[in-house]
Amino acid sequence: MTGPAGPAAPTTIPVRGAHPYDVVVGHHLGDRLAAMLGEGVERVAVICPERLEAFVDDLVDHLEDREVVVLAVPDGEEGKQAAVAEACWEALGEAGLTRSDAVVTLGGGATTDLGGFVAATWLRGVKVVHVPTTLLAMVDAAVGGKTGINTGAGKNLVGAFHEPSGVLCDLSLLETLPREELVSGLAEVVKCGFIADPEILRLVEETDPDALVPSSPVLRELVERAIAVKVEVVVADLRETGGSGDHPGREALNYGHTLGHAIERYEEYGVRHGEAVAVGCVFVAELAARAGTLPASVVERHRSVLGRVGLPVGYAGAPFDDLLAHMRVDKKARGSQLRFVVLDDVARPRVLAGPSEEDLRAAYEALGEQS
Ligand SMILES: NC(=O)c1ccc[n+]([C@@H]2O[C@H](COP(=O)([O-])OP(=O)(O)OC[C@H]3O[C@@H](n4cnc5c(N)ncnc54)[C@H](O)[C@@H]3O)[C@@H](O)[C@H]2O)c1
Ligand SMILES: O=C(O)C(=O)C[C@@H](O)[C@H](O)[C@H](O)COP(=O)(O)O
Ligand SMILES: [Zn+2]
Repeated sequence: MTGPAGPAAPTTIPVRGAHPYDVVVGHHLGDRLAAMLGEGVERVAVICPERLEAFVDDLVDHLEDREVVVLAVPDGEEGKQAAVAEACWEALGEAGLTRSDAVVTLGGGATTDLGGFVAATWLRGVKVVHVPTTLLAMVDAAVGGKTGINTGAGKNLVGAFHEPSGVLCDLSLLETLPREELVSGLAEVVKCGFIADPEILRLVEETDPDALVPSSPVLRELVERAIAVKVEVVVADLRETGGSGDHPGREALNYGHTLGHAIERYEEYGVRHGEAVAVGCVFVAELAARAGTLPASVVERHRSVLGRVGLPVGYAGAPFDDLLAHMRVDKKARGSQLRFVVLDDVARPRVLAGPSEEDLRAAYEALGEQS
């Protein structure tokens, strides 16, 4: 007789770019950390928010005889600040972290962004391995080498492309993640469904959202599919210099982010990234219906899929002019021209450059009608 099946064996998703690395998805993956760090690493700096320090001991056990220094950083967006990066640089100096040593980040996307940026800049770049602890960081932030911090003017305005040497997506770490944080991560998963993989949308539409828990095989399939979408895009266009033909290249991953980041900034980061991105996706769907060719049924599908998992699909919390000012610092903008990633259909992203202010306002007003 066989007992209930345990979690499936880990899945390795190779990222075959100029600096190849693996993203491993599974349960209880700590024993893979040492191999991911590779030979010659004597010192490891673990960058982690204070509130997640309970996870650190377990991780450190897997670092064997390496010298470990733990850098406790502020949680969430509080950590994505120049002053925090500077404090990390000072701590790395005190620890004597050399070019043959490594940084490990342990936390959500804010921590992998900050820690990745510190690793990118310390000694002009040292090895980093990400151990994401939120769904959002597993499917998105820890993969693909975008790192960064915020400035007074807006989100992620300072940063570097610095690919990790590996990413460990240990789904067991999600057991303690608050439900609303898991839901926030689903926004980036659904985004990947709209820009590239309709099977993601089908899975979300056919699964009871309450069944999307860390041990669920469907959640794991969603995680692996979203990572696969991201990996395919970043391997083709790591530095976001452009795609081929009509495809926007890496900018496609920015679907929903132009308004999303503006809302985060306006709300002084009191709204979760995934929640803002969900609203931003509905906004660009409305925009594409007005300024492009997106059928109304696909706009409605945005509301139904995102709403089904508990994400916001409406927003009227800011004057449009304030959001417009914040959107002007979006990295896709060129001079005074705003550029948005829109869809012509599911899995058919393209860039819409310079939509009229009338269309932008109408799309924003449509968000208020539904909230
Ligand atoms: N670099 C990229 O490609 C990329 C992609 C997507 C998002 N991001 C960035 O990621 C950030 C959002 O990431 P996030 O949603 O993970 O937010 P986050 O890092 O702020 O984490 C959310 C909250 O969850 C808590 N938490 C994390 N893991 C936990 C666990 N296992 N158990 C209990 N609590 C836990 C954190 O302490 C925090 O309070 C944003 O700054 C966004 O800009 C970057
Ligand atoms: O990896 C990318 O490229 C993305 O755009 C993924 C986004 O989900 C992510 O939020 C990213 O940090 C946004 O990048 P930014 O260049 O707009 O700051
Ligand atoms: Zn994002």
